[in-house]
Amino acid sequence: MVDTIKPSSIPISRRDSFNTRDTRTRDLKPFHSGDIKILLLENVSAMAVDILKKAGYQVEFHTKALDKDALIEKIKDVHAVGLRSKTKLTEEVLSHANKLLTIGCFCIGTNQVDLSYAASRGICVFNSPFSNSRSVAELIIAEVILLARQLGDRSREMHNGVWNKVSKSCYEIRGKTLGIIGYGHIGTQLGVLAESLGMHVIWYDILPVMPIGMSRAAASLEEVLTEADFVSCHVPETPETKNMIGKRELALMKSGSYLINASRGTVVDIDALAAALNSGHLAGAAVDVYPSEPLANGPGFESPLRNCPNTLLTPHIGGSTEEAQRMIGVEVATSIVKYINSGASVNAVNFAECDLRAIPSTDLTTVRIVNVHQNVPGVLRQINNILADYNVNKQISDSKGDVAYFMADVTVNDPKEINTIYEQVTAIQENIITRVLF
Ligand SMILES: NC(=O)C1=CN([C@@H]2O[C@H](COP(=O)(O)OP(=O)(O)OC[C@H]3O[C@@H](n4cnc5c(N)ncnc54)[C@H](O)[C@@H]3O)[C@@H](O)[C@H]2O)C=CC1
Ligand SMILES: O=C(O)C(=O)COP(=O)(O)O
Repeated sequence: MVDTIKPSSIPISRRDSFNTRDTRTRDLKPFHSGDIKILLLENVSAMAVDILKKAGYQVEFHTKALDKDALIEKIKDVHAVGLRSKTKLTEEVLSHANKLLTIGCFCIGTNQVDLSYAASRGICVFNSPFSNSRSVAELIIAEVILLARQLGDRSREMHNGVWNKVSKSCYEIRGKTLGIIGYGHIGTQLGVLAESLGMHVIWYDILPVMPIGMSRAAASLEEVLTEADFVSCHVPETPETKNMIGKRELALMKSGSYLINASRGTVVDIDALAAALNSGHLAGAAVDVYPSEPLANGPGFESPLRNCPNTLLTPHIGGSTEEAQRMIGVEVATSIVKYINSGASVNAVNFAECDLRAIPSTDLTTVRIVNVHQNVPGVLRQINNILADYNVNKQISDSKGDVAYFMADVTVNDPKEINTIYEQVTAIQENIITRVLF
């Protein structure tokens, strides 16, 4: 049995005043908001900081990612962590999280977090599934044109004082074929934008997805690679996508074609790409993500791609626009507040999604039991045996993999009963985390 939430770590202090509380100030929390500590890393939006501070929480804000040791030290004492793509929340780091309830990935990708280990510890992870999709799609369109016109090289030459007016191997993008690998939120947006500029679009995805506009699904990755003038990768980081574009795949691409990767650095074999560029087989590439990325801004970036011909290198800025960061900040911070305050796991990536209607502020006798447990037979029977003597107004339960999530609104007659319920549910062998919210 793992129990990371003890009454001492989240004080259930309001229970003593249960009968005397003023209905106008009723709060769905068994803790003082001011006791909740949030660690925000990687310069997440000020909108997020605002929402979390307005919720009354203590917010510690950092502009950079932390290295493993610093992270281990900080994570011991916080109830929520907010991060972007660089902070690695591995099993080792998370094993030091004594109070952690939730993790907010203020981005799309969640590969930087060990999602199943987090779930096994009762830590609910949220992300923002599409708030920066448009920003990435616009960047890719810009890169398609920049590559076709060799603008990166021309600009660099001019900055170095070299006038080099050429039209050889510079093209319009109208009528060219864009091949999209991973036709999800970003891939579909990109396809629409590319067609509006007169491109043909083909794509490959492991899921059967509806083609948008005039785009066409390819039967295989190889079909995209051999037919497209521009290939752009938009898959998540998974074991299957690791090095999915390597020496063989690059050789299959048309001579004089271009590769773009703004997905994850592990998707493309960087050495093989550098070789394809330097040999002239590829006419150019744009790369936004790398197998290893610096934790903070500054000099010292190294890559085999540096100084390859017609190669645009950007520091993982696909989703870095004011619009995207604001939307992400609001979405993820709101999910964190809802989860901490009311148990709602809607939009969670590693938990079953559950919610219950709000308890009216005039209702002083209903409390909410929120429980994460191992998904094995017999646990719901044990919980409902404990609740059998109470009026259960509403309950919901769902599971994802090895972990199940349960919420119930229960009427109690005496504040002392809250403690009894908490202790009995916590004592169930398969309990991971139990909270009583009121
Ligand atoms: N450079 C940047 O700043 C950003 C990078 N990203 C990256 O882009 C990725 C894609 O983002 P979205 O389009 O929002 O994700 P999404 O989940 O909407 O789409 C991904 C698509 O890839 C497909 N897919 C998965 N494995 C595949 C495989 N082996 N072969 C072919 N298709 C496969 C999925 O079925 C899905 O349709 C994210 O996972 C993230 O890593 C996302 C936002 C910003
Ligand atoms: O949303 C994503 O997955 C991204 O890659 C963007 O990452 P970032 O928030 O810029 O670190």
